Amino acid sequence: MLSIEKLNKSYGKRQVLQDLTLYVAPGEIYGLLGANGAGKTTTINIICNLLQADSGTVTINHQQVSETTKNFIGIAPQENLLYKGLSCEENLKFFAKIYGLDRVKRQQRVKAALAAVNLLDRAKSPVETLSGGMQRRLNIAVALVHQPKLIILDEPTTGLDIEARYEIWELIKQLKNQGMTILLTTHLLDEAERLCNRIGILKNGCILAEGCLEDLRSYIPAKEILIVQTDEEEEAIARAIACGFTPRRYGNDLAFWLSEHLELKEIIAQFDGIAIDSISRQPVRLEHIYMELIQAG
Ligand SMILES: Nc1ncnc2c1ncn2[C@@H]1O[C@H](COP(=O)(O)OP(=O)(O)OP(=O)(O)O)[C@@H](O)[C@H]1O
Repeated sequence: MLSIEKLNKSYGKRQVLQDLTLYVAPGEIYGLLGANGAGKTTTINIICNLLQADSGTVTINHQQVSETTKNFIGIAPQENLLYKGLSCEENLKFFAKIYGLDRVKRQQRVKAALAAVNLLDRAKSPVETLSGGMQRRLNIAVALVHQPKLIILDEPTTGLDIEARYEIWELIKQLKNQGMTILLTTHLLDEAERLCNRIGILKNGCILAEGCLEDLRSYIPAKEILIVQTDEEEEAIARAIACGFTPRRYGNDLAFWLSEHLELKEIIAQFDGIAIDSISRQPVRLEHIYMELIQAG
């Protein structure tokens, strides 16, 4: 559906995309992850034909990016694109008109887009009276109103409370189930883990690693992660290294990679004589893989 090959872009002397290559297959949710400044927005702007690349190709539905391919894409940007004084329906009608839909189509599509984001009952409500989560859903409806083939969701749940976040996650899953192709950017790794079929990790404008979660797990030679709380960290680390555990820090957490599954009593025995407050085990998660790649890459 979306194919990006060897994309390069510089702002002045600063190269922000370097031979960026990625493919998004029809019907999948592709998560584009990367730290602030990694080049996500620049990539999105090039896909949407708002910015010219220096070199490389972008095709959507087998067509080179152009004014025409804009109609294939629906974008829900980080900042909601809504007129606060207008109602939900009026906002959608406005955007439907920009996309050139005739009056009958506009009416049908506005209703369908409101239904898709579960806001039909708020059709006449001014945007300023909606909760943050509802506004974000309406922002996604704007992306859907012209029935695009690909939607781009740029940090769709940033700043929302957990309940509103669950609602957006549910909505994204429904869109995928209806066959929509989705490019999603997020800084929330659990969001990417829950929603994305494949994930690309971007650093300094190129993809460091790409694949489904299972593929990405191969970047860490650990079967599981141990989180250890102790006041005697140095001793714990020395003991862990001696028995083949690899130490890591995730924020304040002291962690160890276990390369094979061990019984809890075997793990506890390794720290015998050290005052341990707690030991917990976690599967290898996207957070661990991401940190490894970003720090090493
Ligand atoms: N118009 C511009 N002129 C000069 N530099 C720019 C311009 N737009 C972006 N940059 C720089 O390009 C780099 C990539 O920016 P971009 O906005 O694509 O990153 P991002 O991954 O979207 O970041 P974020 O997660 O913060 O949205 C950054 O260093 C940014 O400062």
